[in-house]
Amino acid sequence: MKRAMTIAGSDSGGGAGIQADLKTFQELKVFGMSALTAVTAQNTLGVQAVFPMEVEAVAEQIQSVGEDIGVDALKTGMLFNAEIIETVAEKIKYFAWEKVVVDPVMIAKGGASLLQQEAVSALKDHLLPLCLVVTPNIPEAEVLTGMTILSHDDKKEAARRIHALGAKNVVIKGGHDLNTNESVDLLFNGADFEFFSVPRIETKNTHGTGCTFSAAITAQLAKGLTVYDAVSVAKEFIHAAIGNSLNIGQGHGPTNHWAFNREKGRLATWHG
Ligand SMILES: Nc1ncnc2c1ncn2[C@@H]1O[C@H](COP(=O)(O)OP(=O)(O)O)[C@@H](O)[C@H]1O
Ligand SMILES: Cc1ncc(COP(=O)(O)OP(=O)(O)O)c(N)n1
Repeated sequence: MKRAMTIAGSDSGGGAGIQADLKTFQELKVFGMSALTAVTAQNTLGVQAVFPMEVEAVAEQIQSVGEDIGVDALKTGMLFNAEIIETVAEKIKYFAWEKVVVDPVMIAKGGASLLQQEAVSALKDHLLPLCLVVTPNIPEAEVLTGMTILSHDDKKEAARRIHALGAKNVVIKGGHDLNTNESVDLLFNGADFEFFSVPRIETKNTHGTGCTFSAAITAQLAKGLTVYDAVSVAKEFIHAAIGNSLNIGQGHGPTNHWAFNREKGRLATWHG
């Protein structure tokens, strides 16, 4: 049994954050663990309140998991402030964890800030150099690089710049690119560019897409897949989850974490 940890915020509505991550880990048949960075009061309409954890609480959760159970791969999501980012980076170094996926969560769909503005430099300086994969959406890639992204060439240039910050692999997600019928994600490993392109699904129920996608990459890395293969499976997983999204709540409903296995008729194997 492979073990995956999410270091992220709680979404009371269950569509994003650690809830989405743990559902994804379970569906992809890895043992899921969590270190909570913040509690959000949140639903499909938006984020009503944010309560960050004390840094000691974040550090202790990671320590407890690391020194007993162990971690085959981990992801970070909402980290909220510079102190939490620095604490997480220290723990990753302490345990010498290498399969680290950073989802640089900044702003929720409804516009709420999930990362303080002054924490962006901590993310760039302390966390990106430690990660195997970073998964910014287009607005996050623009913040990380200071450039505007309109075209595929812009995505490539942004990926180069983020790679230069120390991230070994960069996935720029295309969910926010509304000018095309395709949803195109770009993977850059420092040498080659790969585009993952699927038809865009027309739905308002896309709450938690980024969390689910990065959790799926993490689960596949925990099982020993290459970065390219992990991203390929994650793209299939999120496509099925959006294509069968759940029309619950009055706003942006969640994606459907069961859909990938149901569509594939997959048998439950530890490695599948
Ligand atoms: N409407 C859509 N149709 C198909 N794929 C989508 C759609 N929206 C997002 N995705 C995919 O979901 C994943 C998360 O992307 P994105 O929504 O950009 O992230 P975030 O939730 O961090 O803003 C990416 O693989 C992206 O291509
Ligand atoms: C607690 C928490 N973490 C992360 C997010 C952002 O999730 P994301 O997958 O980017 O989805 P949207 O917010 O864009 O729907 C969140 N909302 N809450």
